[in-house]
Amino acid sequence: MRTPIDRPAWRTLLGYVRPHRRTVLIGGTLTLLGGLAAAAQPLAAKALVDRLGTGGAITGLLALLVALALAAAAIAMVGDYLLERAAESVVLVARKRLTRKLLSLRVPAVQRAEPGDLMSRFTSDTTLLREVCTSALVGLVTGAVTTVVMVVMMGVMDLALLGVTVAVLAVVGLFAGAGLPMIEKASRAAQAAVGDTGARLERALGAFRTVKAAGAEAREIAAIERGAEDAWRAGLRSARWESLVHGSNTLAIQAAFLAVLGIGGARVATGAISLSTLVAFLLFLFYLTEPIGQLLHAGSRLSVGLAAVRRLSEVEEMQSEPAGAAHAEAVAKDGARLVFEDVRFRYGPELPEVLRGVSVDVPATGMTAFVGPSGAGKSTLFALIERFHEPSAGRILMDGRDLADWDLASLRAGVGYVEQDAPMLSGTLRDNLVYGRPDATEEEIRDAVAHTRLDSLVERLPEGLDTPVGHRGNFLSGGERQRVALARALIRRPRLLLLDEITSQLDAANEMAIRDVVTTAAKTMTVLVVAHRLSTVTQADRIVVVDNGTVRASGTHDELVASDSMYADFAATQLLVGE
Ligand SMILES: Nc1ncnc2c1ncn2[C@@H]1O[C@H](COP(=O)(O)OP(=O)(O)OP(=O)(O)O)[C@@H](O)[C@H]1O
Repeated sequence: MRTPIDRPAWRTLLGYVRPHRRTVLIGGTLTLLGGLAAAAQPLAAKALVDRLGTGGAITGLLALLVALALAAAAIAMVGDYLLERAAESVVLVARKRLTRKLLSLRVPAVQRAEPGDLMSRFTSDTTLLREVCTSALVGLVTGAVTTVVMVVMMGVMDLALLGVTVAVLAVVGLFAGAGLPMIEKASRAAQAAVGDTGARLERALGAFRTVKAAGAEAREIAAIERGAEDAWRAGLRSARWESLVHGSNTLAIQAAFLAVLGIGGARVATGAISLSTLVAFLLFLFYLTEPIGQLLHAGSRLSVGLAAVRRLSEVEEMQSEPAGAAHAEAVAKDGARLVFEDVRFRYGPELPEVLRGVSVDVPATGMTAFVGPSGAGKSTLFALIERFHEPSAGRILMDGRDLADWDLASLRAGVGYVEQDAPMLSGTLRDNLVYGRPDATEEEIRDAVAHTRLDSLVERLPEGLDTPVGHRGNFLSGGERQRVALARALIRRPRLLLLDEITSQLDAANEMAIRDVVTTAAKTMTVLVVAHRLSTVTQADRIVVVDNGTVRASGTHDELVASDSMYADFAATQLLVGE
């Protein structure tokens, strides 16, 4: 069954095997030799029966038979190990590739995806590649070769009996032809359901307190269980087809056994063939179960694996950020100058414009604040500076150079971004502080901790800086998280500091302290601040009022209070006028 994605799926599949082709080749050859050695046993057995019939000595032949059996087992063992090893390596390659891909994805691509589903592709789908790339591919070749060799040998012995065998193969082929595409379909459905369940579980665990507070446990459990049951049902469908396909082999061979016994017995009676030929033929038939089983197993594993490869290919097709230099190029240390030139942006082709022609000139160093109603597009401006998204029209220039022309790593190396929700990573407080610059010195860490008034927190924590902060920093308070996020950005020593609502959860004393830190930072770097509380931005060198995706006005606090009604309203509501 070919679909348009077939070729890439196969190419991806072979791409995973390529680095281990030598091991697969050696392992496969040994398995094949093991199979052939096993296939030679009926011939030795025939010779043994013939020799018994003529009353000759059988010691040599017996020894040969034993040697063949031992050799077949030993070769198969080594071959098996090599294939297993290659299989593990294939999973490793797939996981490494996926990791690189996932971490290089563009922000919008990840925002559209469900993290839980992406994780299931990493954990579950890659595991399914284990057998596909190695034992299934090898099984396909060895099974086919062994089957052909055996069939030829059987044909040489007696064409009439071969007819029966070919009929058997035809029946098995029919079952396989019908069953394998169904196995693939069911397996895809099962994996998709596992992905959905993962996504649903991640959703519940990611907002665990909200789930509890909303009393939504039962609903979440039911939804996750429904997903798990979908996976189970699809798994059962796949299992039913697999057992049907595999069972057809045993069934057909058993039937053939009886038919060959009957027809062969008659032919022995008429003298058309010797008893030894019949014995050898029956043995061949008996041994044929294995390569055919191998073929069928390979077929079903390939079907399951291709389903997984397709899910991995879907990730491969997601949009990555442009690959840049491995390391950020050395950039200037002074504050960055930033110019927005008629910047327009929408989050999706079907979505309304969020920025509708923003032009702002931000000189190097100093503090520029963006204020405006919720949803006006302030955070979006920051996201564009980090190039998480690209403007749909217009340009943003840093130091006179279009951001699109900057190497991403170099661009971001100069930017310190404190996001609105101050995200933390699980790990210790120190891990979080040095996340943007792992080589920061103890002194730099101490300074940043002191400036952001985190020292009392560090003293309180049982293991100081080395205390774990929990998943997403949930052992810290909202205000502590904001200060850790600011300290993290400062330790990075950026040229451009983007602060998105970083004082929203701070008490008055902390807010004032942070305001001082930011004012000091603005002497050596360019600081852009988004704030709802005007108290944090009155000192700014310039304030830009953003409304509905456009710049409505700009100036100092006093200028704006006098000239812009919206800003004057903000100020009045926040009791700042005349302060
Ligand atoms: N990833 C996204 N996909 C689609 N729309 C988005 C996305 N992020 C933000 N928006 C929309 O873009 C608009 C601007 O959002 P933005 O976060 O820039 O506003 P803001 O001015 O920072 O608001 P606030 O002050 O509430 O933080 C909003 O209407 C928001 O709903």
